[in-house]
Amino acid sequence: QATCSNVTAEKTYDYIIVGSGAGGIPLADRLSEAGKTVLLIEKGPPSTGRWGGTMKPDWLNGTSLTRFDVPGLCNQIWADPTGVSCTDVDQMAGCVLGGGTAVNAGLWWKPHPEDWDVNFPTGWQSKDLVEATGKVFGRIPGTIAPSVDGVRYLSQGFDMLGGSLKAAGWEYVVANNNPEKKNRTYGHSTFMYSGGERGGPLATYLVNAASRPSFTLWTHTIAKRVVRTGGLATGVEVECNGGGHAGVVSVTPKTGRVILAAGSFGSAKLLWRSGIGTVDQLNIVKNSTDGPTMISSDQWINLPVGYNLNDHVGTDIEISHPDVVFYDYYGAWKNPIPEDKEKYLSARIGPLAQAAPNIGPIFWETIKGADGVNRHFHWQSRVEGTLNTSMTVTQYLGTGSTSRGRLTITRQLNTIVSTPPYLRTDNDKAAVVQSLINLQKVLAPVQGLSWITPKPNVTAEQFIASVPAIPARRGSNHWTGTAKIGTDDGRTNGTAVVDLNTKVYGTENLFVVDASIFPGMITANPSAAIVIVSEHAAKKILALPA
Ligand SMILES: Cc1cc2nc3c(=O)[nH]c(=O)nc-3n(C[C@H](O)[C@H](O)[C@H](O)COP(=O)(O)OP(=O)(O)OC[C@H]3O[C@@H](n4cnc5c(N)ncnc54)[C@H](O)[C@@H]3O)c2cc1C
Repeated sequence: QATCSNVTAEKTYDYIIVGSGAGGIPLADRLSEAGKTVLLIEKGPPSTGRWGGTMKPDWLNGTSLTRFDVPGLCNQIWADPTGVSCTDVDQMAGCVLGGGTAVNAGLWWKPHPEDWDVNFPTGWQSKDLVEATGKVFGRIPGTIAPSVDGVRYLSQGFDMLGGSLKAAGWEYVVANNNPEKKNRTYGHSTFMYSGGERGGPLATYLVNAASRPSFTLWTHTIAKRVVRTGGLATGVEVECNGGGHAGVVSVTPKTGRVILAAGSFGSAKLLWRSGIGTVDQLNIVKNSTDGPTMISSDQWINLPVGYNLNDHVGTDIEISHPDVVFYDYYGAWKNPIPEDKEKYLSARIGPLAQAAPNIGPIFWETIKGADGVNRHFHWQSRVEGTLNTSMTVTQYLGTGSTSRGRLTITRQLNTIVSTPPYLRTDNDKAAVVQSLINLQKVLAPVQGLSWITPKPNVTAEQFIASVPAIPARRGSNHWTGTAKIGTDDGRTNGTAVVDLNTKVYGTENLFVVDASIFPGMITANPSAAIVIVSEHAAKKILALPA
């Protein structure tokens, strides 16, 4: 799709959605299902084979599969992100059709009730989200055995670590059958994979949307800004990105709506470029190449966009044990083991049907802080590290964390994490230390196990203090929070950017529906929760009077 088409003025849409990630795709389906005309705008190229994606290693030539389809190739994004990752962000994010749901490792979790009840406002509590959760997991149930023969390959790491947790009294759970059991429990990871391929929103919601004539998808098209008169959005200015569309595309006069679902970085950036945010950030945009077309300052809407930035606080530890067997998923890009390649291509079975780099077990603990707050820990193991017998286990601090950071924009119109959101409160730090001490106790009796990081002579306190609280060392790629949902209107000293219907304060028909609206971090990897939020938001938006 190398040609760039000019937008035709006559064609308008009831809904223009910007961004085809976890937030955008479900909306496209639900709004078109309701009989609305919907345009979904994605800046990147197609990803999975179903949508015409072409990026693949040689061994997939002649198949319909791309690098995005094969679970065992998901970590290639770290080896070669060219043409896949966003270039206007100082963190890793997927800028292809599907956004994060095209590039991620597919971990797929039914949220703990406290994820909603602790973090979200009225109308967004766990009881309110039962229906949306049912719809999401009805459509994308997830699996703990992604290889279609039901066999879990290379389970030595799981067996060693899971066995150690079991011996210490932790309970095995099938996590999505018991989402509330997140204290001293462990289990296999759940993945959104289906039929040995990526699956998820791209293989379900988007397929449904695309079957309707009322739905239009533009890839290779960058939304530059929302065109608005006061609080009324009339359309979106778009630019070609190696193909795609250019010009101003309009919403249906009087009733049309614009929904930003460009992710925690992309939606914040679009708000700023549309004159919505704090004055310091809007002045940066004003002084950039956007200056001449930016909405005049008397129409700026002052909202705390970019504040409340959040991510799981990640802390990596590394252990080794003689039973653990490394599988070279990175090597499988160029030279997959012939037998495994054959098994995958012919029947979608074997190690390549599993997420690289052999993820699991996942285990959970809840720790109450001196401030009375329950902090949820999600530990995610993978078989890789400095030795062939290593496992790296990342401790994520989620629900209950009280630290927040800030996203800002540069004159080159790149978004940057200017205040990292990690370990900014003493109670967060204390809980992270305690959770590590608890794991050290669990693993102390395990025969043959050695600690690589932290070294045995380093205390948990010393270790946690020694790891810088910066994205390069603590980052989890689970960015949320830059356009918080809430009742406290940010125009009048509140913290919220969108109201309980996800509508941007001070506007009549502009919405944000993606990870940006999350007020606080949740327990586990967030994509399923974002899809649930999108389902719930679709219902609320459709219920609004025209
Ligand atoms: C490497 C990696 C691994 C991850 N692993 C997991 C995992 O295993 N499980 C899990 O649950 N979560 C995982 N995550 C996180 C998860 O994928 C994200 O939290 C989620 O996708 C965010 O959803 P979103 O809708 O907010 O944004 P995104 O999914 O990022 O979607 C935003 C979309 O908007 C597009 N866009 C942005 N700006 C514009 C613009 N101006 N014009 C047009 N389009 C635009 C982007 O290209 C993108 O497609 C991972 C993330 C990464 C980066």
